[in-house]
Amino acid sequence: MNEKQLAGEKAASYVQDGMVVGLGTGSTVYWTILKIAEMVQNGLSITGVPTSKETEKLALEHGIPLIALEEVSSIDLTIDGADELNDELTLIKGGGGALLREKIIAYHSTHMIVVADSSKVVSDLGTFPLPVEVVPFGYQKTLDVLQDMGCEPSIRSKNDSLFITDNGNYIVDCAFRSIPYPSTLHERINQIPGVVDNGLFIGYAEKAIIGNGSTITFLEK
Ligand SMILES: O=C(CO)[C@H](O)[C@H](O)COP(=O)(O)O
Repeated sequence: MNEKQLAGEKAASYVQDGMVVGLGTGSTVYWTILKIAEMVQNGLSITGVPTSKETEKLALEHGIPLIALEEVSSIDLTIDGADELNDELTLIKGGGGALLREKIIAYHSTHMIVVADSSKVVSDLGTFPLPVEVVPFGYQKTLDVLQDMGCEPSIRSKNDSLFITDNGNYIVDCAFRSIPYPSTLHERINQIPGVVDNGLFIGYAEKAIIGNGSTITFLEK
């Protein structure tokens, strides 16, 4: 079993009967979703809130009942992946382009668990370019301001076209190389008109389940 599968499947053991569960996006939480689907087939009663169209499709294909965020008072537990995380459980997310819905769902969740392989754990954030979701209008200007903040920005593309998020926006990947002050950077980026949100997740996750070789390690706040 690889590290992603180990971490992803372990996280499913935190899901309990009757919960509303935020279902993250990506190749690690994929394993969580498959495991939850198996548990549902064996009688577990949960409702999922998907963080992306991709996850919605996966969950429905595997028989997990879903509900819209608007229809729940809160989410008991969200399980999601990360592109980088440090020992304070500050995360960089958005490698899959789902950062906005992921953050909205994390915000409305009582608990959040992160699942990742060992390569995602870093002492200094920022080697992974920070994804920033921007509205299409005037995006080149928004990109210029991001560059002035000290990063090398590049507009994300897919199959020779600009990548479009589930919300109809673009993603600018900002190579900062190092992010020593995540809270300050988070605030500064989100103040730029045209920016919808960025992939820094600060203060959401309380536990990380990391696949490490053939074992699992935990990071907790
Ligand atoms: O933030 C994300 C999607 O927007 C993913 O959770 C993140 O990219 C990690 O993905 P993976 O588990 O495939 O490495």
